[in-house]
Amino acid sequence: MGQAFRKLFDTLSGNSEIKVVMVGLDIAGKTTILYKLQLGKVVSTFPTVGFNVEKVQYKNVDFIVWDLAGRGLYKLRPVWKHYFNNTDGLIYVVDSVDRERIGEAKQEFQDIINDPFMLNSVILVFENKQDLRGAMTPTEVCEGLGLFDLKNRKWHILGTCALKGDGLYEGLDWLSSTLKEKQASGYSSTGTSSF
Ligand SMILES: Nc1nc2c(ncn2[C@@H]2O[C@H](COP(=O)(O)OP(=O)(O)OP(=O)(O)O)[C@@H](O)[C@H]2O)c(=O)[nH]1
Ligand SMILES: [Mg+2]
Repeated sequence: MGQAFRKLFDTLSGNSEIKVVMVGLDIAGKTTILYKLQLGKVVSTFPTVGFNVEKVQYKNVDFIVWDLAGRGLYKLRPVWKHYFNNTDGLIYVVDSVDRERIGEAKQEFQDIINDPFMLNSVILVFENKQDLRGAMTPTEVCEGLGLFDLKNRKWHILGTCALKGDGLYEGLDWLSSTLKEKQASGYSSTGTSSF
């Protein structure tokens, strides 16, 4: 079904589908987040090889969530477009206690959001593992990733704990409302945070 026809069909039926790509360094908690959202429970994970993709149904919206392996993502760069094409929303997951690799996380984040296939996607940052001591502050993560410097991008940052589920559905709410607004009226480049 073509994109335009699909959107029309969605509007008429009251349902909609949102494509989300979830990335971040290895061990940030992406796969834990995916299955907490989909199954409502914490599953045992192994480092992802390649990707997982699942449909998460929430409030009349089907979120098709692509969870890409943190390790080896750069090796896939020549084929990023196969994952990133038609992405509505990016979820970038940061391990809040991994201060040492915030520079690496920034480099990857900037490369992904500037990929030609991602220029139209809205950006949701999950500052994950908020349950652990010594988590970075929101400001540290925003500065660490270069969020305050983004121009013409709609972004939002949320503190999350994948084990308890804190912040995850709030993130989906932000994605669906922001994408609705964007579809209706274009968008601004401002960012917001809530912790
Ligand atoms: N304390 C705590 N641990 C978490 C949280 N989220 C994930 N973890 C743990 O972090 C580890 C890595 O989680 P994964 O979901 O496999 O991480 P990933 O980002 O998918 O890693 P890759 O597949 O290698 O890219 C697991 O032991 C999880 O249980 C969280 O919010 N708090
Ligand atoms: Mg994984």
